[in-house]
Amino acid sequence: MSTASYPSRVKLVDVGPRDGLQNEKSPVPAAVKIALVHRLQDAGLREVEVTSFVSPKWVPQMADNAEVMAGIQRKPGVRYSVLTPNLKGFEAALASRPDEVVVFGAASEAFSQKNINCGIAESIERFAPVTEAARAAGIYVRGAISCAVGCPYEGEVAPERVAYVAQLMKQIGVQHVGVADTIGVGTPRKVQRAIEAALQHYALDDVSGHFHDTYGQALANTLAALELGVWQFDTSVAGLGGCPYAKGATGNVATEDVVYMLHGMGIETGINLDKLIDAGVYISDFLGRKTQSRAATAILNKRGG
Ligand SMILES: CC(C)(COP(=O)([O-])OP(=O)([O-])OC[C@H]1O[C@@H](n2cnc3c(N)ncnc32)[C@H](O)[C@@H]1OP(=O)([O-])[O-])[C@@H](O)C(=O)NCCC(=O)NCCSC(=O)C[C@@](C)(O)CC(=O)[O-]
Repeated sequence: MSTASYPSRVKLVDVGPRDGLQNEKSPVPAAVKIALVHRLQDAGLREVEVTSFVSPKWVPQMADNAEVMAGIQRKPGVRYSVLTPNLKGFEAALASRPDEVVVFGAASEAFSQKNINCGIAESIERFAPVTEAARAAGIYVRGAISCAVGCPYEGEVAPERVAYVAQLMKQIGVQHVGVADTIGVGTPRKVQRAIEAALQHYALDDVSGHFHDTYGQALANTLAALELGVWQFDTSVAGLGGCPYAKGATGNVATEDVVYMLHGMGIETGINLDKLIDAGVYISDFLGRKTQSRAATAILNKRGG
């Protein structure tokens, strides 16, 4: 018999509009991104990661960041977050009034270099003024630790590397860290070790999980994180996504699959699964492909007949 006790409520951050769409080769119009955010908030999502203020040469799909942020009809109680890797990005984001900014580092030197064009130590030097300026402006600062279990360039990543980056982020005032399995190679025990490493420097309420589903492990990894008491997760509607600097990596765990699992376990999310599935259908239809969510597929098949 299981002895695990799980949180009674979980917060999901839908990263679909940002992480989900950043790697799309054909341009997705700002109006479609805005409509997706509206559908997600109408489905009950209380936080959406909307876009990133990064170089348009590196990630052309996010070049419409300000337009997308400006087009959103904000819903009270919903938080809108954006990625800001440096002060230039933060200053550009400020006019868009994000509730939260995300600085994104990595537990692997090689990935840090490929993703943000600097090593770990330099990345922290770039994040420090962002964190200071954001906090002075009353904006919450989240940190992402990519490649927390494995790296496309360095292979397996030791939990000590996660603890090291978490400590550096804590020292500069980053308020929350997300433990990210960027390429989805993690399995439950490894993911737990990575989270425990982050917990050496952050309280449980300030740590979240961000699991890609490349190897089909993301739902199991989510459950493993829940067992540790983690109650905040990044997920992506329809399982959209992939990282431009992690070849072959698929999207995050589908929000629909996580919601289906959590509701089945009696854990509240505040999300209406049917409306969420409709949001997934909307964006999947636009992209001309099927949803990656197994729960959505099953429910859509049932709806169909
Ligand atoms: C980080 C930089 C900007 C550094 O890029 P850099 O080349 O080191 O920056 P630089 O300061 O040398 O400047 C070079 C050029 O970039 C411009 N620039 C400089 N900064 C900005 C900015 N903020 N916004 C717009 N433009 C910028 C700057 O103005 C200059 O323009 P130029 O003079 O050549 O015309 C670059 O490497 C970059 O944009 N990388 C893309 C990173 C990215 O978006 N990766 C995907 C998101 S992370 C992710 O998906 C992982 C995550 C978070 O989901 C968790 C997980 O699963 O692991």
